[in-house]
Amino acid sequence: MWKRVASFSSLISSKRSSTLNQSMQAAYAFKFFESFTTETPTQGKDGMFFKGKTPFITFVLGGPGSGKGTQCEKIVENFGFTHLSAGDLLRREIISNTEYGANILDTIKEGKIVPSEVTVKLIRKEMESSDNYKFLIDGFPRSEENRIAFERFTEADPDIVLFFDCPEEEMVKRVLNRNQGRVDDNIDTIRKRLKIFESLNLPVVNYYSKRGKLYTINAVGTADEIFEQVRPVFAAHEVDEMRSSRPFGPDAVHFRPFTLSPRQVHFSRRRSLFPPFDALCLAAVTRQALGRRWLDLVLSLFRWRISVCYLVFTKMLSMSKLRYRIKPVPPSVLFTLLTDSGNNIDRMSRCPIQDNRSDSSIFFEYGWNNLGSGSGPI
Ligand SMILES: Nc1ncnc2c1ncn2[C@@H]1O[C@H](COP(=O)(O)OP(=O)(O)O)[C@@H](O)[C@H]1O
Ligand SMILES: Nc1ccn([C@@H]2O[C@H](COP(=O)(O)OP(=O)(O)O)[C@@H](O)[C@H]2O)c(=O)n1
Repeated sequence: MWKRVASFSSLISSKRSSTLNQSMQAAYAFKFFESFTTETPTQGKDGMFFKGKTPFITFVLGGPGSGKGTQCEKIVENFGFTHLSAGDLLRREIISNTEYGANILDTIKEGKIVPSEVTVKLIRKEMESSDNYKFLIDGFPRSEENRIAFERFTEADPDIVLFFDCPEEEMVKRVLNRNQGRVDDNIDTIRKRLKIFESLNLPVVNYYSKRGKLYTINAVGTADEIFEQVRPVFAAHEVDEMRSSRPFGPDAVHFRPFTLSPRQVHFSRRRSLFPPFDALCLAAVTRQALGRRWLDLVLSLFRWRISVCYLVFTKMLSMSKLRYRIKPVPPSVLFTLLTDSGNNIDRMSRCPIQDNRSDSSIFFEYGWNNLGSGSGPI
């Protein structure tokens, strides 16, 4: 995570840009605006832009001083996101003395928006070099132009859009008290930034609202109180993600590809083959319980899903008054259960919200450790 550090300030507020002569300024300006427009957008394909990862993207919107950065820190701590602040990335360009640094500095001083291609390129670079797949993109998109450029250059869409709604006077007060020595945290620039925010933010908010992705947070209160509004948004998505990566269950085929890792997508694709086999699977398990040894072979062919059915049915039958002769679970079945779906079962046993569907309650009841130690449901 890029920190908003006061050490930026001396460099940011330096007069470096004023030392550039007029012609150099013009050349820089030309390069600054032209270089990106001629670039061919990189395709956002798996294995290229995201190295095969499916990103989970959150845009964090809100006026200057609405508390975006403060809440992002809490989201990172609690939900393991990587925080990319557009403003911080731009300020880093200034202190790194890159060829566009001076132009970025001038734009920020004026409270204006840096050309989208510059910001998107910086964000994309950070995403590409990250090992994480969950990103909080803070202070972006600030305009429709920002939004469109992101779509064009990354071919990615946000999963969640948070909007911190804060009254203007509260924002002014907070920015003036921020005390990080930023060149734009003065009353004149704040007023300009607020004007620009008011005129450009609404279309972006409306766009995501129409698509059902917008979560508006009342940004008045203590940071902890505000986070209590933010937490459920991510908690709900986390559970959703766990459910969508479940290795079985009635809604197993309704997976959401953008929340799944390639391994999970692989599971999901395989999963879609399973419903037609369910009846066969259950019949096979029942007959196995009745003593048809040849069905052991069928069981081992269908791997973990049939293994789970086997475990459930043998447990049910052993508890029933019919007293069928129950065979022990074949080693091949236990092996596939332990190795193939281990990760998913482990994730479910850590799920904070109890799921009332029967398949996962089996694992809440017996737990992965019990299965692993051989003292589970059998
Ligand atoms: N809920 C809050 N109440 C009071 N001050 C806050 C609150 N949240 C953040 N701040 C303070 O307001 C200033 C701006 O917050 P920050 O997170 O940097 O906003 P943004 O990233 O939206 O510009 C910081 O000094 C921060 O400590
Ligand atoms: N998407 C963005 C984000 C920030 N910026 C610039 O960076 C400045 C600081 O943005 P920031 O997000 O760090 O600051 P706050 O608005 O959160 O206080 C903005 O006023 C813009 O000049 C931009 O041009 N485009």
